[in-house]
Amino acid sequence: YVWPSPQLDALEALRWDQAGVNTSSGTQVIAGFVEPCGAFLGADNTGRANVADWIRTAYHDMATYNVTDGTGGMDASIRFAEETARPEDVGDGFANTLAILGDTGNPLVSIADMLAVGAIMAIENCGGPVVAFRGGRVDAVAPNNPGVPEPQDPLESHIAAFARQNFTQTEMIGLVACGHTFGGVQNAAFPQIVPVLNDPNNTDSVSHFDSTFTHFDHNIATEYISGTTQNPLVVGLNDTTNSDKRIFGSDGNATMLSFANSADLFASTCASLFAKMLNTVPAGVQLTEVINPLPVKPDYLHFNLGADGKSLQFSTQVRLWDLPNPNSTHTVLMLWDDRASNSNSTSTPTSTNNVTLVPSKVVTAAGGRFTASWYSSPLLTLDAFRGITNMRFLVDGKLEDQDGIGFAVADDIVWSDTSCVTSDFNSATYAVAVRKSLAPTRVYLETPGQDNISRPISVETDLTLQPVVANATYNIWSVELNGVFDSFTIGAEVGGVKISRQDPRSLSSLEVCA
Ligand code: HEM
Repeated sequence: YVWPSPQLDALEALRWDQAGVNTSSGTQVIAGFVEPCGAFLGADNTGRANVADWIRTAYHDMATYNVTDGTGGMDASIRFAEETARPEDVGDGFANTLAILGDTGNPLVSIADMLAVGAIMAIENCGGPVVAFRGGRVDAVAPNNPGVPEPQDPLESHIAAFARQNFTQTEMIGLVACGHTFGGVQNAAFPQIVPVLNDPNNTDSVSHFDSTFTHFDHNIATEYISGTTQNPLVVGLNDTTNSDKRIFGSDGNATMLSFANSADLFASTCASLFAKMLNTVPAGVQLTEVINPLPVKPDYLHFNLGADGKSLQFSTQVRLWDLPNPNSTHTVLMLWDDRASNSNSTSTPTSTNNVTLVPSKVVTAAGGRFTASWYSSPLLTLDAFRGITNMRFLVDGKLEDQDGIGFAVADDIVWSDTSCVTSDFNSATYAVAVRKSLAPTRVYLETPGQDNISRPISVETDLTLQPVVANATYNIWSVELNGVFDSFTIGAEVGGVKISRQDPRSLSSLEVCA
């Protein structure tokens, strides 16, 4: 996709900006919760792992899908108490998952998208394959019909349940094996399957599906085929609840044998099946394209209009994906156009304004498979009238301009230096500068919130237009807030359309008022 695009930028950051980065869109950085892979809500030796809860939660959210009428699927309906009270959704893993993934931090990102990215982070950071991610899931407004398979159900019922979810019998075997490479069965949820283990290294008494329950690997299949498995749904004392045994054996073990014989086949099959599971959404929901990392992504654009209204301070960072030799310093030049440069993106780069960016950090994603090298600009002082309209980058001499389009920069709604906080840090004036050419009907501060069914929304606080000198480039809108410690981004309504700018400010980031 072409940058900027508010929703895709936020989803891309959520998906790809991991360890060592705070996403600029405010979306949570999830990877830290599955690092190390045995992490579980800050407690040790429980026998449990966030990775297992997150993957099971995604499956249970999806498993209500009905291919015939298009209801159910990945829509975060698992957050409704009515669903988690059902016997098919026993256990505290769903509540644990939602405590971390239920707050998206950005109204453009649904809880269902967070559940999908959570499952992907768990898989990718803990030995599994890269799973293609599409965004755009829509959060359900009410619980879905029941439909998650249970261990005591007969094989025919499992085949029928997966068919309703749009998975064939072979896909059922695969998806159950792919899921059950993580985690296990807990005593508290299934006392009839797992006894109290009295093990100080497994205080929640979890009987694991394979010997590596915090990691993705094909041990679920090798141990099953070799007959050494301890999987409680295969070798459980009560055969009625041995659902993995019936499912794995339902094609004469052909699928499980192929997985045992090839770790690669298992990984590639799971990559497809997990993606299919996560992309199973209610009819009418249109998912985005697969969100791959942008090779060059500007981020953290930061603006301040000077108190005199004449100078515009600007800085930016740029993320360069998977550079060769990421740890050596690369030459990164930012070129930009303004309202006075008689240039467009096809003009020779040297004819425009330019500045050298400095390396700030190199981080990794997807369990160390990729690197992201961040470079930042100094704080530039621009002429407010000329502003900045478009950026391009020269990376080791190679022009990066999104195939000639450049990276469009909006300097029309920015923070004003007349924003300030009182010396007792109790009251702040938030002032926003809007180019006179824009003429919005409303300008407001945005802060993340939730509606009454916990969907992410943006809470808006209106600003008032202030008088400015006649020849000013920007109008100023402002509001004074007492005792409010939230972090705000800026929004405006122009011709009935809402636009938002990242670049958050909070009381603690403002200058003390003169
Ligand atoms: C017939 C289908 C299935 C049955 C009967 C079944 C049954 C179970 C049971 C009884 C548990 C124990 C839960 C607990 O003690 O909290 C469990 C755990 C788990 N299931 Fe399944 N499952 C099925 C399919 C799947 C699928 C398709 C996936 C994912 C792709 C999956 C992923 C998981 C994971 C990751 C856990 C571990 C949770 C933890 O350790 O906290 N399951 N499953």
